[in-house]
Amino acid sequence: MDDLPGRVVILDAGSQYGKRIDRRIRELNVKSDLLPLSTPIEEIKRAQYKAIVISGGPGSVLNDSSPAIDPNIFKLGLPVLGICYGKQLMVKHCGGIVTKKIGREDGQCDAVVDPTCPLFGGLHPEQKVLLTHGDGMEVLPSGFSPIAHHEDTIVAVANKEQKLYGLQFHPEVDLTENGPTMMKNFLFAVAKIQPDYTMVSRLEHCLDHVRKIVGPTKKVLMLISGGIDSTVSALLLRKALGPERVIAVFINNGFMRKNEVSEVETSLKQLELDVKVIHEFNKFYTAMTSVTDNTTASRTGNSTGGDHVQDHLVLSSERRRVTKMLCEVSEPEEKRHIIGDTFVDVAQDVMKNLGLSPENTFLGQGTLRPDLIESASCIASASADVIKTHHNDSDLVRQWRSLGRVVEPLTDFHKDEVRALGRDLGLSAEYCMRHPFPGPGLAIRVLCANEPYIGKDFAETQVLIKVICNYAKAKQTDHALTHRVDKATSDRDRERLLALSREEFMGILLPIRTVGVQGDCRSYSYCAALSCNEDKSVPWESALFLARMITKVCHNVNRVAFAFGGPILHPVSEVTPTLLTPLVLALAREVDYVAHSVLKTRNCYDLVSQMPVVLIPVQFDRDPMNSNKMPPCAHSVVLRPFLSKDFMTGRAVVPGADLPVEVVDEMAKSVARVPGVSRVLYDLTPKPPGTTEWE
Ligand SMILES: Nc1ncnc2c1ncn2[C@@H]1O[C@H](COP(=O)(O)OP(=O)(O)OP(=O)(O)O)[C@@H](O)[C@H]1O
Ligand SMILES: O=c1[nH]c(=O)c2[nH+]cn([C@@H]3O[C@H](COP(=O)(O)O)[C@@H](O)[C@H]3O)c2[nH]1
Ligand SMILES: NC(=O)CC[C@H](N)C(=O)O
Ligand SMILES: [Mg+2]
Repeated sequence: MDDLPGRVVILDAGSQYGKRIDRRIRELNVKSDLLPLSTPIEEIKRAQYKAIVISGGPGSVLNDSSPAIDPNIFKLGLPVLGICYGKQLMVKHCGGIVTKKIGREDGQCDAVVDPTCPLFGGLHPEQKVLLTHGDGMEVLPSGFSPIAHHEDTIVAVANKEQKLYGLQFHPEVDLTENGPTMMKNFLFAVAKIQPDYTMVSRLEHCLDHVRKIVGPTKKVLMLISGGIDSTVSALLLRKALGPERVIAVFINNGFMRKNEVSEVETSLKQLELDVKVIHEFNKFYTAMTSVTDNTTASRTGNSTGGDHVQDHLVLSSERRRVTKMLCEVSEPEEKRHIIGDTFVDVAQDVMKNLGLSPENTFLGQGTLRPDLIESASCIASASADVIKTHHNDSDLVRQWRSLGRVVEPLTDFHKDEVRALGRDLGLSAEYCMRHPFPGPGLAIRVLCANEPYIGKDFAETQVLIKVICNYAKAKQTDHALTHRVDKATSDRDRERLLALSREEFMGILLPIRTVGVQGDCRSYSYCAALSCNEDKSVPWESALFLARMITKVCHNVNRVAFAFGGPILHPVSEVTPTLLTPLVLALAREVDYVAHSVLKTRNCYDLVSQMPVVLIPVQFDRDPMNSNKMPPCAHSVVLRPFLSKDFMTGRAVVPGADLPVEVVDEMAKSVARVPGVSRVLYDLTPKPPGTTEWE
């Protein structure tokens, strides 16, 4: 059944969510094929597709170098659903005008849809949708009419006669709550497709895949972490190949949480997975690798990370350089490249020590689709942006893959699908719902920095944040930057900002950068901190709203956190020099343990999907006027309780609504008592514009 041609073609413009579209369509018993945006129109005609979906992507239609589409695609007479960048292409080629917006929109928003439009049939007019874009529509193409609004902005358009539908929001992700109904309406009410596709059993499909790749005699060295992805992968391998051909290895890289190594060992033994534990802290700590000169975009090439890989180097024309040792590196992508390559290097050592010949041994990993998309693997998409290089998709892993030496049964899966497969394989609900923990572990949850990040835009952004937090006062004095806020926000936003001024929030910009994802692009931008009077309980809903306004107005801020401990009276212009040293890691381990212990003892573990606890190189409350001051030496801690099913999008846990306020307060107080901690913060940012992790 899977060999049948699809009924729908998804043209991929480099979206983070291309596979989600495919999945949504298949779940409705319609097969779809995910093809590059540049697929020739003749090919699309030849395959006799019944409808076209054009995905989002990191490009801008205002930029000539962005991925292009044959404009005739809109004249084929086929129903087309354009999503985000796909919608912008539709608007541009059908005669409308797209321009850059003054305010960005990233995160879940309220939309009002037209229920008389076939795309929204059966839906209530008020909908929660995910928007993540910086470009907007200035002029509607003729023949099109608006079918949804977010406040005063049109966020969906349609030319019903020609069956052309453009959505600025993303119906394929969970943050668009009724996305599945919209997709169903497009397929059945608009495109009139018959649901005739039956999904093959995913379990059988995975087992066949493993047998085909590994063959009848070879073995697999399976890298296992105790997380659900590698556990399910190991169980699949064992079922497909038999236990004697699967060697499970857990690598203690030194960035694990407190007690993690023994806990993982125990839980895997209970599943009768005989796991070998390899302790390699020193190797990781001092590891180096080679990266392309602009590290963040490294896609191919060789590595000097391993002693054994020289024979397999893929020579590259890109300029490469050798990194410093991991314990000396602060740039997050560089840390990731080193860690990813070192995992492979250690695996190679293990193979050698166990007498496993490289020709007859595969490397097994629990890689999921999001790991590949975020790392911009060409397996996942031809034009996605590198958000972050997951350790299991480093340069060395790519080389091994290209040599056909890697087996990864779950590369078509998202986390929620792996959990379902885990249940089918007999894993307990508790095991399946375990919070994910990234392979690079605490190494990426410590924000390293040697110096503050203060760009030319720092001072102005600092003032903008103050204007947003104290909008009523700024309005009175007619501050120049107030106009910027006015232009970037809606009438409703400004009403709420005026009302909020009474709550006396304070906002400052921190001289650090963190990674985010905005409009399908990587961002590495400022983080803002809010605070308010300690006497009253935190007005969380207002804080969340302010956080949204700050990222809407300030495109160079991708994250906002609330700082406990009363008003922040002094600006922060320095950082505590921070690298991955044993002392810093010990602090990160302790605060993670303290926060998670509260979550567990208060029986709240299942209320959140994941809770990174992050160390940032910021010491608050240092009076800048005090001339004989000591350099900063303390760190602050960010709690990031997060809700997500697929981990491609998600939102902050709302204290009082999703998690009891007392539990949040207790976590903050307990962590604040750990020596060396300046303040505790709570991340308010959805994904997008922030990622789940901070780095
Ligand atoms: N400490 C480790 N030792 C060996 N392999 C690891 C380790 N950490 C990660 N890996 C490998 O990297 C893969 C990706 O890690 P990832 O964290 O995404 O998955 P996971 O740990 O299996 O599940 P989860 O996402 O729930 O943490 C794993 O499936 C595993 O193959
Ligand atoms: O195995 C991993 N190796 C990595 O390099 C890595 N980076 C992020 N993560 C996990 O992936 C999910 C999405 O993370 P982000 O929103 O931060 O991108 C979250 O669950 C993260 O914890 C990783 N897992
Ligand atoms: N997610 C997307 O497709 C974003 C499209 C475009 N880059 C924008 O920001 O508007
Ligand atoms: Mg993990």
